[in-house]
Amino acid sequence: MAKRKAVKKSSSKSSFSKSSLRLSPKGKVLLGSFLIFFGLALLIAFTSFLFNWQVDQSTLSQLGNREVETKNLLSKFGAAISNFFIYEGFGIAAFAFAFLTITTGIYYFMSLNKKALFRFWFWGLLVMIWVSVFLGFFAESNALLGGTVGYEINDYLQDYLGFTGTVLLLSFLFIAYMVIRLKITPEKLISALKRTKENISEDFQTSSSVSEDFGSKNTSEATKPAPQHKQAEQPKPATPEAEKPTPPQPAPEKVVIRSEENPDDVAMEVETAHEEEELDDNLSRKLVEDYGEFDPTLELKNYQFPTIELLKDHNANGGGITINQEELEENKNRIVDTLKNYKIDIAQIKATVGPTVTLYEIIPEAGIRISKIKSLEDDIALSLSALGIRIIAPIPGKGTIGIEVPNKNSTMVSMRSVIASPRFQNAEMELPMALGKTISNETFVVDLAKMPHLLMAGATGQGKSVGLNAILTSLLYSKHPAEVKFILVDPKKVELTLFNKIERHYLAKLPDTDEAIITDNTKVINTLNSLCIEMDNRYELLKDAMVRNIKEYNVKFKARKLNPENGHKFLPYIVLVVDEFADLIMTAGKEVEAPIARLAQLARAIGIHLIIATQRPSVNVITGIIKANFPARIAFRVTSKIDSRTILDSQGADQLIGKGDMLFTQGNTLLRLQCAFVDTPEVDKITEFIGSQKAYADAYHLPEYSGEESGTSLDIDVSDRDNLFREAAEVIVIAQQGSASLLQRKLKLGYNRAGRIIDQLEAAGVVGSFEGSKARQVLVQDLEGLNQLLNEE
Ligand SMILES: Nc1ncnc2c1ncn2[C@@H]1O[C@H](COP(=O)(O)OP(=O)(O)OP(=O)(O)O)[C@@H](O)[C@H]1O
Repeated sequence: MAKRKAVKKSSSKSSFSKSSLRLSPKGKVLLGSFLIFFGLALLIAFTSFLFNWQVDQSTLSQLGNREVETKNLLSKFGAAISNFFIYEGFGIAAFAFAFLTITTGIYYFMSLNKKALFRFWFWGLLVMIWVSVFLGFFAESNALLGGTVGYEINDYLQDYLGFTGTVLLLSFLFIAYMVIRLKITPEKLISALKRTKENISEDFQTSSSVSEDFGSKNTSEATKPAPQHKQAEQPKPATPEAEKPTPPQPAPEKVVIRSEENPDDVAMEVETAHEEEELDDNLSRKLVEDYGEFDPTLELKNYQFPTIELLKDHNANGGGITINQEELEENKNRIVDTLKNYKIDIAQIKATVGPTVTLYEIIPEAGIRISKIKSLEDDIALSLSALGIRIIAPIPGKGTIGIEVPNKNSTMVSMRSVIASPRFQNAEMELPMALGKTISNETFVVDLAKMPHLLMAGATGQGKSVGLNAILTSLLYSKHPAEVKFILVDPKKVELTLFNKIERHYLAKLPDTDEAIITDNTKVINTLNSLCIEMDNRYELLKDAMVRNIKEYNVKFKARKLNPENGHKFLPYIVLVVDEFADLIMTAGKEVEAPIARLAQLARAIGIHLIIATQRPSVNVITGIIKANFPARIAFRVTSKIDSRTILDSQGADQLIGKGDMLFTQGNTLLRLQCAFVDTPEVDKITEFIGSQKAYADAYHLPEYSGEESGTSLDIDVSDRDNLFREAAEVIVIAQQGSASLLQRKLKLGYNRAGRIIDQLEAAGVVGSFEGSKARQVLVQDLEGLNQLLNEE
C-alpha cells in the first residue's frame, strides 16, 4: 500500500511537471480511436494471415510491385505486418499485441487511468513471449504457432538448459504468473474445489447444510465467557449471494468535465482515487468469502478466560451494604444542628449509603450562600467527630450540597462483585476497567482507551497496588491475549512479579531481554524509546491504511482489506503500567519524561495507553507536561492538600480515609469511589490459570532500540585522548564525582569536550558507565590508584 501510495504521489507530481506533454482531450480521443482501429486492423490482418500465409509469403519479396496481389484481407500491408508479427515474431501469440493496442485505444478514448494500462502491457508482453516459447517448444515443426522468436528462444534454452530444464523453467514461469498476476494460491484452489464439491453434494442432497467454512471461527468465539461486545465486534461472514465471482471493474479515476454549451472550453480533469480501493474491495471480499474474517484469536483459539470462581468474595453478606439506621439518624441530626448553629436552615436532607461513605445531600433554605457552608467543613467534621468529611458544594448537575461522611463500618468491594456485574459484563468498551463502586453502590466501569492515559497517586499503603491489580484483572477478564499486551515496570520489584506467569500470553518486552517485567530503571528508558518507535511504526501503518485509529485499522484488517505482505498485522492494544513513577523520574529524569510525554501526547490513536502510579505526587514528579497529557487521574489518600492539588487540581484527596477510598476525575467532575479489592492470592490464581494454558512462543516483541549511551567509547584509542585527559581524571578522582558538569566548571570546558573526556575516562576505567541523570560512579579511590592505573596502560 505504502508503495502504491508513493507511486501515486510521485506520479501526480511528475504529471504536473509534464503537463505540457499531456494530450488535450481532443488529442486523446483522436489517439484513442486511431489505436482502436489500428488494433482491429491488426486483428483482421492476423486472422486472415493464418489462412493465407503460405500464398502471401511468396509475394512479400515483391511488395513494391503494384501488380502483385495478396490474399490477406488487408492486402499487402496486412500480409507484411502479419508476417512480421506472426511468422518472424511471436507466432499466434502476436494476437495479444492486437488486443493490447485495442485496449490502449479504449483507455485513451475514454480517458481512463493509465496506471492499469502499464500493468496490462507488462503482463501482456510477458504472456506473449511465454506462449510463443511454449508453442515453439511443443509445436516446433509448425513455424506459424510459435513464430521465429518462440523457435529461437526455445532453441537457445534447449542448448543451455536441455529439454528437461526448459520444461521446468516454463512450468515455473506459468506458476509464477498464476500466483503473482491471477493471485491463485494452493489454498484458494483447495477452497474452490471444496466449494464445488459442496455444491455438487448439495445438488444431490436437497436438505440444507450449514457451511463448514466458518465453523471453527465461531466455536473459538463461543468459548469466551460473557463479554458480549466481542461478538458485536466480529463482522458477520459473507452471505452466499456474495459468492458470485465479481469481475474486477476498474472504475474511472479521472473524469473529464466539459462545459456543455461550449465544447471547446478548457476541460478540467478531476482525479478520484476509486479504482484501487474498489479493486481492493473485490479482492478482500473474495478473501473473506474464501477464508472468513481474520480472527486474531485463532492462534490461541482454545484459550479459556479466567473463571469468576478464581475470585474471592471478601464480604460476609455477599457485597450488600449494611445500613445502620442509628448511625444515619445520628449523623443527620449532627449536620442539621451544626448548620443551625451557624444560622443555616435546611429545607431537605437525603442520605445515599455507599460502601465506605454516606452522602448526605442537603437543600438549604432560600437565600443561604453556598460558600458559607463550604467554609464550615472543619466545623462539621469536628461536630461529627469523623475524619474524611468532604463537602461538595454544589453537587454538579444537581441543585444540592453534598456532605460525605465515612461509615463507621465500611464494606469491602470485592473484585468478584464488580467483574460479575452486568455493567462490566455488558460493557461495550475497548479496554474496560472495573475500578470499584460509586457512592450509590453502583459498579463503576470506564474505558481506558477513551481516557486515554491514567495517572494514579496516593500515599504509601492507601491502595495503589491493589488499584493497579484491579485494573489489570479487569483487562484479563475481558480481553483475549491477542487483543492486549502489557508492559509492566515495577521498580519495587515485588508488586507485579506475579504477572511473570502470563509473560507469553499478555506481556510485551524488548527482544533481547530475559525478564518481561522491568525492574531496572535504565531498561525502562530503552523500553520507552522502543515504544516510541512502535508508535511511529503504528502511525505509518494507520496512514497507509487510511484510517484514523487502531479500532478502524483492526476492523479493516479483520475484513482482509490490508495486505500482510505490506507489513500490516493485527495490532493489539499496549498498556504500559509504571508502579512507582517517582522513583523513575528521580533516577532518570528527562530521559524518562521526554518519551513518556511523547507517548502521552500522541499514542491515543494507535492503542498505546499509559497507567502511571506514584507515591509522591509532587510537582517535580508529576510535571506540567505530564499532567497536561493525563486528563484521567485517580487519587488515593494523600498526606497534604498540596499533594491533592498536584494530582487532582483541587483538594479532597487529603480527606479520604484510605484502604481504597479514592477520587476519580476525567476532566472536571470529581467522583468518589471505593476501589475494588483483589488480593495477591487471587491474582496468583488468575495468572496461574492463564499461565498454564497454551501460550505464544514468546512475549510480544517491541521494536529493537539500542540506547545511544550503550558501549559508546570503550574502544577509544589512548593516543586519541584529550590533552586535558590526565588533569580531568585527577579532578574527578579528587572530587569522587564522575560528572561532565564538574569538568566544565573546574577546567572551563565546553559541554561537548567535557562529555568526550568523560567517555575517555570510562574507556580507561576511571569512571563507571552512564546511569541516567545520576553522576557516574568513580572507580578509582585516590590519585595513587589513578597513577597506577594509567601507568599500567
Ligand atoms: N480497595 C481496597 N479495599 C480494602 N482494603 C484495601 C483496598 N486497597 C488497599 N487496601 C488495604 O490497604 C493495604 C495497602 O494497599 P496497597 O498495597 O495497595 O497500598 P499501596 O498504596 O500500593 O502502598 P505502597 O505504595 O506502599 O506499595 C492492603 O494490604 C489492604 O489491606
